[in-house]
Amino acid sequence: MASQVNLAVGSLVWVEDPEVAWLDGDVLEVNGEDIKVLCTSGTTRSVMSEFSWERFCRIIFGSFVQKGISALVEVKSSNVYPKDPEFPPCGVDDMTKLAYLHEPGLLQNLKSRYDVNEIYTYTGSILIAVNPFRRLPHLYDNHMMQQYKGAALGELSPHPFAIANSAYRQMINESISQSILVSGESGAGKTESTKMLMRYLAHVGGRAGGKAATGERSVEQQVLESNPVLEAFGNAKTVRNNNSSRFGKFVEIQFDQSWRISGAAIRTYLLERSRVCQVSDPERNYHCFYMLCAAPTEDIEKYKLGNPRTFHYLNQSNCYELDGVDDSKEYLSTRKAMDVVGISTTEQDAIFRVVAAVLHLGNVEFAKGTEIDSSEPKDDKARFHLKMAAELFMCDEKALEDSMCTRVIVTRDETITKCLDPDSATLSRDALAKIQILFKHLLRRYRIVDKINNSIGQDPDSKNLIGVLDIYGFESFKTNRCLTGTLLLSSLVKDEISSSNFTCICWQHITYM
Ligand SMILES: Nc1ncnc2c1ncn2[C@@H]1O[C@H](COP(=O)(O)OP(=O)(O)OP(=O)(O)O)[C@@H](O)[C@H]1O
Repeated sequence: MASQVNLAVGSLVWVEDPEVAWLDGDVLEVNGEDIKVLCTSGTTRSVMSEFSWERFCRIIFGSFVQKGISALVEVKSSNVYPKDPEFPPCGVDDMTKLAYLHEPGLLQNLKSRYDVNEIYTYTGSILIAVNPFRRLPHLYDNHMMQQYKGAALGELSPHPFAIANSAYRQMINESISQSILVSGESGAGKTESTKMLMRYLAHVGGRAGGKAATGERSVEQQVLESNPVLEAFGNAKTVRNNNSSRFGKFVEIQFDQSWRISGAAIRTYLLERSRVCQVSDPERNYHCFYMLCAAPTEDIEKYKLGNPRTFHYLNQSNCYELDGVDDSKEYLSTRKAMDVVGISTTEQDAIFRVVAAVLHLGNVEFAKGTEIDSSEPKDDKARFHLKMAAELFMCDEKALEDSMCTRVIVTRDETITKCLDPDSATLSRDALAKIQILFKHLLRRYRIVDKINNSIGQDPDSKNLIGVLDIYGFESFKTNRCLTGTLLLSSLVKDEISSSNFTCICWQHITYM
């Protein structure tokens, strides 16, 4: 809701617009709650108007009204936000310097800065990054890292290096581990920002024992090298990002007593399970499925795979290929990356067997069985895929069929086996596929993440660490807005209180659900 302001003729205000989010304009008339605003551009409709916008335009502007020309709109005063007449053309580097902290004000600031190639802006100790969608190498070179070394937060332009530097300094000064949270919508640039943070920490923390000097790979390099393995099983194409991480990642950089990097670990969580069985245009399922379908012939024969268009879990979407990506090459490089992190060929085969089995499982369709409310594989095709899935899972075919077509209920006195109808059997099949592909099985049973961590090297004696949490990107703007809003607010309030001399304020911890 807009803040309550005293509006007078001539006041500068922001009005919400369905197409361009916010339009600025001058108040022309104030009539109690109703006001008229002359907006400088856009196609804003009168919020209060009963008659159509087209008619309204004809009345006010004759036939000349079109996008880009001033428009008069009628709105309730509670629906407009004040605009700062003294807002600097290039914006401000910290949102807390703005005269008004509301959505149009924040967006105007970000846009003004983006227009002059400033993609980073502070809000107190929070850094807001706007994805530039183009490489800006000058922002991230060694010279830049050197500049931020030792500089206090806010002394230089907003930058991820400043955040990493602040975490590093705070860890040293207070001997307390630190965390950096990276959050945003899918495609916002979280993974890129995480890489910048790690690069800086590797720069200032240089690995203990001078490994970098002896030509060994830095922690940052090793963490990045493990990416292809995690991405194969946990990344997919979404509407906004061709290589979207569909799981959360916590990268832990461990430090020794001289504050040099002594190890690192990756923890993964919250894989998006539903994608395994449900995918819609123009998205794709997890990369590993398409890679395996494009594997060399001997692997394709081994796993009885073929064209991805023939598998139900993949053909719900018409998107099979990614621009500039060759899945057959990706398959080979994933295998190579698995070698590098110490996953043996036998383990790799077992992992890809599960991936192939899940594809076959998805093609097992069910029809009504002979008993009431029972089900069975629909036809020979369904039986073939069931047989293949069982072979690849290395389990008994009948047991696999029963696990989908029946439900076992265990009571105190007896065990009851209940038949499931075709719809329920299909749901069981999908649940099984999700569990199999879920990291529980692939990443835990085959300990992919453990292997990666062993290969990077962990320091069990490390007392201090800096954790970088890359929170999973949601497509729901509302959800992210809520989460980000809560974080911004709590951080600002905390900053304010800690920088003041309030001694009488009692904090009560609230757990956010
Ligand atoms: N700082 C940056 N400089 C240049 N390009 C960037 C930057 N940040 C993001 N990009 C571009 O945007 C793309 C998407 O960014 P990224 O993969 O980091 O998003 P994400 O927030 O991790 O998305 P998801 O949650 O879907 O995994 C990158 O592949 C890159 O092309």
